[in-house]
Amino acid sequence: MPTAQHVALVAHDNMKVELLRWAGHNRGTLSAHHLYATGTTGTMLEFELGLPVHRFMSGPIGGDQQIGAKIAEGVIDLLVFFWDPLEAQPHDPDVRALLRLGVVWNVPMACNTASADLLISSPLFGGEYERHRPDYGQRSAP
Ligand SMILES: O=C(CO)COP(=O)(O)O
Repeated sequence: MPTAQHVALVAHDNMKVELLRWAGHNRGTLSAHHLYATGTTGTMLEFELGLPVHRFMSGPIGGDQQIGAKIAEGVIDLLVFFWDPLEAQPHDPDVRALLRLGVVWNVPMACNTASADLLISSPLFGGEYERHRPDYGQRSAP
């Protein structure tokens, strides 16, 4: 039985249908995990999946930053972030900051359905895999 993971789900408006479809397909797997999302994405996911979702603020007013903070605290195990490659976002600095923190903390990230499919179906997801937390040495001194 895989250990329950903390999964953050985020999608820009033009990508929400794609995320909802993906999440619906993977509802059985997702139901075994703790779900987090930015405001609007989370509301739609709760409705679509009928599963509890810990909702943060809407992305443009701070939700991306709140998820980034959870990544920095070591809470998030997987980030599924369907960002919009065809439309600029008013909060682009926040989007970049979230993606950046995902890399900084070596969090598995999926930004499209193919990657999300592979990550969520991996036997390593919630299994024996011990995710390496980067040690930035002096650069990570508080
Ligand atoms: O803007 C977002 C991610 O950058 C998502 O925010 P919402 O889920 O509130 O639409």
